[in-house]
Amino acid sequence: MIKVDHLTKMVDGNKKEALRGISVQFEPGEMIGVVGPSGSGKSLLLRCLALREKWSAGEYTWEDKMVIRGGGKGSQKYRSQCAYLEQNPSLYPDKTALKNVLIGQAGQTSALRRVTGMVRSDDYMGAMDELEKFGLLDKAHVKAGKLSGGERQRVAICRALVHGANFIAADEPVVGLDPHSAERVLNTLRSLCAEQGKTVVAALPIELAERYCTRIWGLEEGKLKLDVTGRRLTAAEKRSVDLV
Ligand SMILES: Nc1ncnc2c1ncn2[C@@H]1O[C@H](COP(=O)(O)OP(=O)(O)OP(=O)(O)O)[C@@H](O)[C@H]1O
Repeated sequence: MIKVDHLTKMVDGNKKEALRGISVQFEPGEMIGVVGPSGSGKSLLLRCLALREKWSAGEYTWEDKMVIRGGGKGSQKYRSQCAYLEQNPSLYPDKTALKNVLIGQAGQTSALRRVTGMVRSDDYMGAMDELEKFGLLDKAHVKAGKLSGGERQRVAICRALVHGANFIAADEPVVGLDPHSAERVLNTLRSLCAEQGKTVVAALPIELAERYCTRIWGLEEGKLKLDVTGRRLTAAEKRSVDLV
């Protein structure tokens, strides 16, 4: 079980409480959609859960391990198990999809490895296996700058998995994608949860959260106002997070 206890995040030089005492529990294997109006705190919540942002206060526990106690950012040991997927994944455009998967995300890989591209042969096999699973084998040697938005997003997911992520926070991962590519990315994320027991928390438009997620969280002004199983939300539920 993953437990979030009174997560608080202050911004603007500690003047504004952007996340206000969020407490919630979830299990590996869940795919959680986060909905809420612009500015409600979705990105900050995802970044805090993926240990990319310092918590101002709160406790974070994975199974019985205390990851954050009384605020902070958590250690690198835990951070490396979390991936944060952005709207536009930051891939190296001049390197191939395979190289991007292998060398990892900027800030998570050593400079030597990034510059030299040095990899072990078992890393290579692992990366090719992941690319194949996500229908990207024929793109392995194509430069990332030449891939479509959906392909880039799936390369970023492969990269996260190859580097050991069990928890994936995805910030509007299908924005700007055509419906077919969006469906492919969301099905990929869903199968990671259902088949491999990974945990995904994704900021999504309400109709996609209803369709793909096993659970939906609704945020309003930094508070968790809604926590229901994945299904069509009622008008009252949508109103509770200011989405009608
Ligand atoms: N680094 C920061 N400095 C100051 N204020 C911030 C910072 N990051 C976020 N905020 C504020 O915190 C609130 C929540 O921001 P956040 O980006 O999490 O919202 P969001 O729900 O993801 O919005 P959107 O749907 O528009 O992306 C907003 O009022 C935002 O202005």
